[in-house]
Amino acid sequence: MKQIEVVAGIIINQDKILCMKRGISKFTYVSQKFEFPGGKVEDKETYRQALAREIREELRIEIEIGEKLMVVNHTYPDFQIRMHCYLCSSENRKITLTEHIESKWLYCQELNQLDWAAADIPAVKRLMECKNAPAT
Ligand SMILES: Nc1nc2c([nH]c(=O)n2[C@@H]2O[C@H](COP(=O)(O)OP(=O)(O)OP(=O)(O)O)[C@@H](O)[C@H]2O)c(=O)[nH]1
Repeated sequence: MKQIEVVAGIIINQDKILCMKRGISKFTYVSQKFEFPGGKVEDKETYRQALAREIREELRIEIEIGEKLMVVNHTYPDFQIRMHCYLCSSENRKITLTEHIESKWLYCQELNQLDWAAADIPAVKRLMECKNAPAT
């Protein structure tokens, strides 16, 4: 089965995390699901270079890439992904949607309100363990 290396950015601005909704895809199990921005690593790129490039392409912003949160291995019906998830920060929330159909900034405790791609569930669960509760 095809194996792909993916990088994903968990972009945080003032305690809120950027969540992106994918458009319609030929693979129904990822079609219109929420995900973290990012994409496939290209030849001769480091994971961090790939992430900075994907974020520039998808959101038209520069981010600060921090520590790696986790690596998720997931098998979909047609391919396997190894997804390297990085905690990132952005100075503002002024993103431009170039590929996705929707974006949301949510507090970590709110992340389970969305319909996530299956590969993202372990990262979402880890993020939901955060301590800083939002001011409600
Ligand atoms: N970027 C991203 N992709 C994810 C996540 N979760 C997840 O299952 N994926 C899957 O990993 C794959 C990443 O491919 P992509 O389509 O985003 O990457 P890309 O922009 O380089 O693709 P392309 O240039 O082939 O269109 C997709 O099949 C996507 O559904 C996630 O949180 N972020």
